[in-house]
Amino acid sequence: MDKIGIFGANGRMGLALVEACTQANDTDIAAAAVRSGSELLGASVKSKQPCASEKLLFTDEDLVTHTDANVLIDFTLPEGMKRHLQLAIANKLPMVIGTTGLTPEDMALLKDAAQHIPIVFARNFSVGVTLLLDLVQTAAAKLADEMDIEIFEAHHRNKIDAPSGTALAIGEAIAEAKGWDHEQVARYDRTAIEQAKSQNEIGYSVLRAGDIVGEHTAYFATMGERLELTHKATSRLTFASGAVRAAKWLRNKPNGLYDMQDVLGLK
Ligand SMILES: NC(=O)C1=CN([C@@H]2O[C@H](COP(=O)(O)OP(=O)(O)OC[C@H]3O[C@@H](n4cnc5c(N)ncnc54)[C@H](OP(=O)(O)O)[C@@H]3O)[C@@H](O)[C@H]2O)C=CC1
Ligand SMILES: O=C(O)C1=N[C@H](C(=O)O)C[C@H](O)C1
Repeated sequence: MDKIGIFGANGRMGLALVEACTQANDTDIAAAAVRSGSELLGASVKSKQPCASEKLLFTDEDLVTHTDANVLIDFTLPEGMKRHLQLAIANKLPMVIGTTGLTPEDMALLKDAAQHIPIVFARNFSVGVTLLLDLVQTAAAKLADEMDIEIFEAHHRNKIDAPSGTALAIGEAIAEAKGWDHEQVARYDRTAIEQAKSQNEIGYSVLRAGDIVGEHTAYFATMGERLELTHKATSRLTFASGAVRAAKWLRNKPNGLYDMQDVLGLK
């Protein structure tokens, strides 16, 4: 039986994870964890997520490893994720991580942590985006070099990192297929330069509005035609169900850093 400890359980994704765990077979929520000192400590999760069991209460995140959790899931912010990762390592618990906005230094920490515990890290846990990462690599490798490449993403007004983790994952996948260094070719801001788009450039654009769950398009364009590969998520339950699937897959795996392509057997 999977006994899942959810960090950031009161967040948008935390509450979606409670719903996904409740719907899944052979899955218990060992802890719905919130920050130490949160005013929600001891409150019923049902007050925030109607499908939760009456008995499930918000727990102090520092006590997660005192529960019978056998796998942890983190969708919080980078600072929280790094703290939670230390708890996972100290207690030798596998961890699924969906937090975005990580720096290269945070990524180095993750790689190091994966020598001690098994980790699935994905910037998007949907099946569609996992496949999209493959499709953009095929397009990038097969289309002529003169194709302009741009990535657009749209999210809800409360998202704080930009471009989204998924947009960056798409750009990195394209750069890898082209044999480019992503940081050399990424163009995040055009306001300061007055020049036409150059080749070997991946441009990013971002929209924040209302309650958009998550939309991503990779454009491959040349004179007279344009290919657009788009994914639209319409429910956070999509990401949450993917993360629960990853948690089930991860238990009993050797230490290492895995992604959603590993979970879905697409490698
Ligand atoms: N990989 C994927 O498929 C997806 C990834 N995401 C990513 O998941 C993350 C969370 O998104 P979302 O749920 O919308 O955000 P929310 O702001 O709704 O929730 C964030 C949660 O993290 C907690 N948190 C923040 N900072 C800390 C900290 N330092 N220590 C402990 N807990 C902390 C918050 O607690 P408090 O309320 O007390 O501040 C809250 O519970 C983002 O990085 C987002 O990009 C989102 C969707 C899909
Ligand atoms: O913050 C979100 O909401 C999302 N974040 C992830 C990202 O940064 O790519 C995934 C998804 O698009 C929703």
